[in-house]
Order: sequence, then C-alpha cells, then structure tokens
Amino acid sequence: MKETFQKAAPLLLKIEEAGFEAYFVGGSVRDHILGKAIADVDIATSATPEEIKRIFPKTIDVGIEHGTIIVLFNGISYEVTTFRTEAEYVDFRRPTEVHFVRSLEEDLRRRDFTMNAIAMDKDGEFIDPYEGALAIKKQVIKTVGRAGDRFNEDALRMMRAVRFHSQLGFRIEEATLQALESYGSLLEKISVERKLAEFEKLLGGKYRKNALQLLADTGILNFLPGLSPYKKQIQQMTQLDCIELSIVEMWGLILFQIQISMNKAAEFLKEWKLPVKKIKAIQQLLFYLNDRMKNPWFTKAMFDAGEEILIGTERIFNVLHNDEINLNIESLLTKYHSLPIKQRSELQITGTDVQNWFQRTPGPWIKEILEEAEMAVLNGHVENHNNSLKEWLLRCNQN
Ligand SMILES: Nc1ccn([C@@H]2O[C@H](COP(=O)(O)OP(=O)(O)OP(=O)(O)O)[C@@H](O)[C@H]2O)c(=O)n1
Repeated sequence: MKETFQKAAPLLLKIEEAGFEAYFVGGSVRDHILGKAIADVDIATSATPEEIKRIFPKTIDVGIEHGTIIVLFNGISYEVTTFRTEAEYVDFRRPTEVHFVRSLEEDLRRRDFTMNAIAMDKDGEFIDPYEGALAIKKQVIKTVGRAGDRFNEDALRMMRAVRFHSQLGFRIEEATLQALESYGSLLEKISVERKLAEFEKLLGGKYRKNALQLLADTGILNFLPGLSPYKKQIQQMTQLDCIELSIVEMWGLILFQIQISMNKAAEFLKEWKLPVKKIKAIQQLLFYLNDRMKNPWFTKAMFDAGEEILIGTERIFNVLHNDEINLNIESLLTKYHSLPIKQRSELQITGTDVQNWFQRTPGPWIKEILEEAEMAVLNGHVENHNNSLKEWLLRCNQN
C-alpha cells in the first residue's frame, strides 16, 4: 500500500475501534489502482460527523450538513464524509437533501462512475460491488447504474466523463455515451465555475484532442460558454498535436482556431469567468499569434510581448504548423535576451528628463519622444545612456 494510505490507516482503525466502519474512497483509490501518485485521500465512514468529533480531539467543521468534517491526524488533515445518498439535486448543483446511510454499498451506489465507486479498507482490501477495478482494467468509463439517473443527479458528471476520457484515454461505455448525447442540456443549470474547473482539467489531459472532439460529437459543446457555434473548428483541432501546450496556451489555440475577433475574445473569456490576469495573458497570445501568422518576430513585437508571451505564441504557432513544438524557441530566446532593454522602465531617461531637455509645455509629446527613444535603443541606433539619448533626441528633433 502507498505511504499516503499507510499514514492514514491508523485513523481508519480508530474509527473502527469506536464501533464504526471507515474506508478510503473516490479518486485516491482509483489512482492507486491505476498506479498513479496520490495527493490526498478521502475517507467515507458509517459514523456521523458528531460521532467523528467524539473520536478525534482535532476536527474542523466544513460541511456538516453534507456529512463532511476535517480530521487533523498526525499533522495531516483528512476529509471524512459520512456514508450518504443524495436524493435530489433540484438545481442540478447541490443536493437538496443528504440522506445519511449506514451502508457503504449504498454510498458507493450514488457515485458517478464505477472506477470512482471503489472503497479500500485499512489493510488494502478492495470493496468493489460495481466492478470498478474491472472497468479500470478494461479502460472503460461507465456510470454506476443508469447513466441518465446519475447525470440527472448532477449534470457536471457529463463533463467529468469527458474530462476523465481526456486524462486517462479510457473509452466511454456505450450507454454512458448515449446518455451524454441525450442529456447535454442539463448542463445549462450548472454554474460556469464548476464547468470551468472541469474544462481546464480536460484541456490539461493527455488525450485532450480526443476529448475536445468528444465534446463536439456528443453536443456537450453546445452547453459550454461561447462554444456552440464552433463545432467544426473544435473538431478540426484533432489534426493538431497540442499535448505539450499549457492550459493558457490551449485557450489561446482554441481562440485562434475559432477565428474570434479580439473584442469578442474578451467577452468569451469573461463569460467563462476566468481570472483577469489569465484573460489578459490569453488575449495577448491571440494578438501576437494573429500577427505571427503574417510576420516574423520583429524586435518591437518581441519587446512588447515579453518572454512568456513570446514563447507561448511561438509554441502555438508551431502546433498550428504541425512543427516540433519547441522549434526555434532557443534562437528566439537568444534574440530576446540580447535586446538592449526588456521593458520601458529600463530606459535610462524619464519624462522629466525629456521635458527639461526640450523646455516645452508638458503634453502627449513627451510620451511620443519616450517611444522614439525606446525604438531607437531597441534597434541599436543609440546606446541606452542618459547622455547619448539626450544628444540623439535633441539632434533628431531640432525643430
Ligand atoms: N459530481 C460528482 C463528483 C464526485 N463524485 C464522487 O466523489 C469522489 C471525489 O470527487 P472529486 O474529488 O471531485 O474527484 P475525483 O474523482 O477525486 O477526481 P480528481 O481528484 O482527479 O479530481 C469521486 O471519485 C466520486 O466517487 C461523484 O460521484 N459525483
């Protein structure tokens, strides 16, 4: 058993000694069977949060009404959740009512996919009533019970199916796939924030191309912000080898692929509720990519873009040309690093200098002179020294 589980095993034992059941559940058990690294473990128990509080001195209430409590144990915090069935998800987001149950099997029955419905006890024995381990072996994503029921309980599960397809490359079982095609509209009720989290995990998956195609083929795409008109363009992305792009670069590629204008791109990204900083980076990628498709990198564009956007743009450019992703990056970086200045603040003159030298009423002309100086330094026409710049600027602007 992995160390993460071994560390938590005594916690399970304590719960058992108090007369209850406790198991590892969810993604950690799935990833353990897959042989992947495990970040944290989730624990399911027959004890209620109140009963858990009586067993452990250090707990934190996080969602008692949903049966979840955090237990601090040997310096590590664990999410411990009471076995539960969630009857109805009236707004398709959160269960209206949580029914606590005393049986593990009932708890596992309300989970999304068979591979996510496996429990493991403290000794590493699996409790797997829905044959999740077999599904993992066969590389199949299959809902526990009827797919339509599971998706009606929480429509986000449809995106989770495609996200797991992207991360694991598993095929989606026939009935589950059919339900994805039939129930897509339920996603209208799901918050953008939840969709975004799944979509970005999907964009980071090893099988992202296939997953994007699946979103288009199943029609799920129609219920994702701003993407419904672009089915064909998204499907065409399967021709591009984009596996090494970062998430931000993936967004840039998508925006380029759907041929969206700069103005519309801002709206699109806001609709996805991305953080402002990320929106700015993606917009910049799109801007320089549009330019790069027509021109080689000019000094000014390299300077304006900055190192990160420069590299990101070139990587997307390479993907669009089916070239090796890091083609030319080294030489581009060498060029960038040899720029005399990397940002305007490095210019050895200020607006005040310019005003003192020219003795004119302040106005927009100062900014123009600074830009002139910046271009001259970048192009190697003058050295980035205060005196040299003074002499050069006065000579060039004699009248
Ligand atoms: N809409 C959901 C979300 C989660 N789960 C169940 O809750 C577990 C934990 O969910 P979560 O932590 O969101 O995802 P993981 O499956 O752990 O995957 P990952 O850690 O890769 O996000 C899942 O394995 C699954 O059993 C579910 O049934 N339905």
